Amino acid sequence: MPITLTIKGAIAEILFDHPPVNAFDTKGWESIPAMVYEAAANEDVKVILIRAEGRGFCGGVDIKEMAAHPERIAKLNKDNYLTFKAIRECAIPVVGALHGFVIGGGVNIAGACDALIAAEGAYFSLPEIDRGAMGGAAFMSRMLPVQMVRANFFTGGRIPVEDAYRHGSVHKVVPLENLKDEAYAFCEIIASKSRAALVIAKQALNLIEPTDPSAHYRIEQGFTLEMYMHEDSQKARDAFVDNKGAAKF
Ligand SMILES: C/C=C/C(=O)SCCNC(=O)CCNC(=O)[C@H](O)C(C)(C)COP(=O)(O)OP(=O)(O)OC[C@H]1O[C@@H](n2cnc3c(N)ncnc32)[C@H](O)[C@@H]1OP(=O)(O)O
Repeated sequence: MPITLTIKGAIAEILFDHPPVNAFDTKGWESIPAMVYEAAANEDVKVILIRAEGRGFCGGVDIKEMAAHPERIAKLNKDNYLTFKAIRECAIPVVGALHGFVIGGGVNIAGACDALIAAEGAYFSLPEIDRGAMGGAAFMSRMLPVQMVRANFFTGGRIPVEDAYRHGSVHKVVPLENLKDEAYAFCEIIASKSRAALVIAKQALNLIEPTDPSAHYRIEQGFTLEMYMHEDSQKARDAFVDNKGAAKF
């Protein structure tokens, strides 16, 4: 199973294990919100850990599916929106353990989390500019300052987690081989608290945020649809599938 939920006492683990790069198709994205809600509804669970096996945390959406089925964009958009919203609005804290690449939808998952532990060498990237899409700035902006987000958005480059750590959004950067243990150790601290206190704290923390990144992301998705209507969008996806890299227009 590419995406699984396992309850381990007070910690629920959502694991991405979908080779080669944890890029999820529409069915994959559709499955995530229900897992978040199921974990949060379990009164024994106090914290959710999202982590991954393989080369990287998440390669974003399955571009090959969207190249073959661009008409699925509205459904994909909706399930992406519901995924990030479910994580951010989850009744209990959600921790992300990041390694390797954290791309596109992976950035949004990380940005929706309450706390992040990362492996050395991991990086964030929003390559939408080269993929005929938009979106991701709302949740990346929850982690990083505006010019850093825009530089990444316009270039499709990489932001090392070490830079994010310096900006305070990544709690700890650890050697890759220690990532799982460190993430669980961090979750154990949260799991030692009163569940009622965690639930009340999460509500308070969400309500005092100056903006709602889920609503802003939904606005971004209107621009994804606008981009999808442009001929450059399909050209970009076809170029990726043909292994020609980023399309140049
Ligand atoms: C709302 C959300 C929006 C988004 O998520 S937009 C962003 C979409 N994602 C991307 O643009 C990521 C594109 N992929 C990459 O940049 C790289 O790949 C990685 C950094 C993820 C991994 O690099 P490496 O380890 O060198 O692997 P490799 O040889 O590039 O790829 C291995 C196989 O995986 C396929 N693949 C990679 N990414 C995707 C994807 N996102 N959707 C579908 N397939 C993908 C490739 O084509 C290839 O396949 P084959 O072995 O058959 O040649």
